[in-house]
Amino acid sequence: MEIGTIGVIGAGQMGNGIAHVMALAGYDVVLNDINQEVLDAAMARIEKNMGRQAGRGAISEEDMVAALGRIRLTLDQAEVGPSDLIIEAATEREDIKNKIFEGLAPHLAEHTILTSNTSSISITRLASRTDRPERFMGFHFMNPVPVMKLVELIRGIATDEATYNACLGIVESLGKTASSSEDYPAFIVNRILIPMINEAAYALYEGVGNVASIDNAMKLGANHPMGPLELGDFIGLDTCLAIMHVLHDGLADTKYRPCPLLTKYVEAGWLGRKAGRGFYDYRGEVPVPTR
Ligand SMILES: CC(=O)CC(=O)SCCNC(=O)CCNC(=O)[C@H](O)C(C)(C)COP(=O)(O)OP(=O)(O)OC[C@H]1O[C@@H](n2cnc3c(N)ncnc32)[C@H](O)[C@@H]1OP(=O)(O)O
Ligand SMILES: NC(=O)C1=CN([C@@H]2O[C@H](COP(=O)(O)OP(=O)(O)OC[C@H]3O[C@@H](n4cnc5c(N)ncnc54)[C@H](OP(=O)(O)O)[C@@H]3O)[C@@H](O)[C@H]2O)C=CC1
Repeated sequence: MEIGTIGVIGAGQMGNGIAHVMALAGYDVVLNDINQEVLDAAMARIEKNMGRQAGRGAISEEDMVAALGRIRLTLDQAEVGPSDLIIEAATEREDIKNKIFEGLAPHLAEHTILTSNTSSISITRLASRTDRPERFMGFHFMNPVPVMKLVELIRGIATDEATYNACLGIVESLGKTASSSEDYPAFIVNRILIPMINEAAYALYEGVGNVASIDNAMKLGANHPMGPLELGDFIGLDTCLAIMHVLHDGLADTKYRPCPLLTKYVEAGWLGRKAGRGFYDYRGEVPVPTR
C-alpha cells in the first residue's frame, strides 16, 4: 500500500520527533494537538533540531526547507482523518487515546491505517474500540526520535499482514530498525527499562543513595548514557508511572509496584524535564538534584 500522508496526533516530545523524521523521509505530515502553543513549540523544536542536522552536514539546507514545508499544523482533529496512516502520540492515558480514536472515526478514509505510539497500553484493547482492528498497530518510537534507531512494531490480535508490512516499510524508509513485540503490557523495551527506573526510585526512596550517586553508579558502573533518574526525567515521570501501573495491573505481579516516591513526584507536577523539575531541577543554568 502506498503511504503518502501521515497524521500525527499529540505534538509533545514524541509527536514532534515523529513529525520530524517522517517529513525528512518525504512524507506529508499533518500534526495535531489540542493546544496551539504546543503546536508552535513543536514546530520551533523541529526547526532547531533539523537546523543542527543541517549545520553538521547530515542533511542539506534544501532537504531541511523541503521537509519543513511538508509539515502542516492543525488544531482540528478532523483534518488528520483522511491521512493514509495515523500515529496517535498523545498523553499515555487509555481514556484519552480511546476518545481520540472515537473522534477520528467519522473522518477516516476507508484505507486509513491507525497506529498508536503508546509505551505500554494493550494494542488489542485500543483496536477493539475502533471500526478497523485489522488495520490497527502499535508503532512505538524511542526518545529522542531523530536519534534512536529502534521502532517496536506491535500487532494486536486482529492486525492483518498488509498493515504490518505497510508499517515495516515506513520504518525501513526512515533508515530505522523494526523489532516485533507481542502485545503484552509495555512490550519489550519498557517491560525491561521502566522497572529499572522504578527500582532506581526505590533506591532513592529507601536512602540507598541520593540522586547523584544512583545516576553516577549506573553511568560509570554500567556504561548507561544517562543515569536511570535522569532518564526518567527525560521520558517524563508521568509516562514512567503510567507504564508501571499498566505493568502492575496487566501482569498482576507485586514486583511491578510503582514506587511511592515516583507517585509523589508526579502528584507534585514534577514530571521531569518537560515540567522544569523532576528528580532534577532544570530551572537554573545546570540541572540540580532534588535529593
Ligand atoms: C518510554 C518509551 O516508551 C520508550 C523510550 O523511548 S525509552 C528511552 C530511550 N532512550 C534512551 O534510553 C536515551 C538514552 N540517552 C542517550 O542515548 C543519550 O544520552 C542521547 C542520545 C539522548 C544524548 O546523547 P549525548 O551524547 O549525551 O548528547 P549529545 O552529544 O548532545 O547528542 C547526541 C546526538 O543526539 C542529538 N540529540 C540529543 N537530544 C536530542 C533531542 N531531544 N532531539 C533530537 N536530537 C537530539 C544531538 O543533536 C546529537 O546529534 P549529533 O551527534 O548528530 O550532533
Ligand atoms: N516520552 C517518551 O520517552 C516516550 C513516550 N512514548 C509515548 O508517546 C506518547 C506521547 O508521549 P510524550 O510525547 O512523551 O508526551 P507529552 O506529554 O510530551 O505530549 C503529549 C501531548 O499530547 C497532547 N494531547 C493530550 N490530549 C490530546 C488530544 N485529545 N488530542 C491531541 N493531543 C492531545 C498533550 O497536550 P496537553 O499537554 O495540553 O495535555 C501533549 O501536548 C505516550 O503514549 C507515551 O507513552 C513513547 C515512546 C517514548
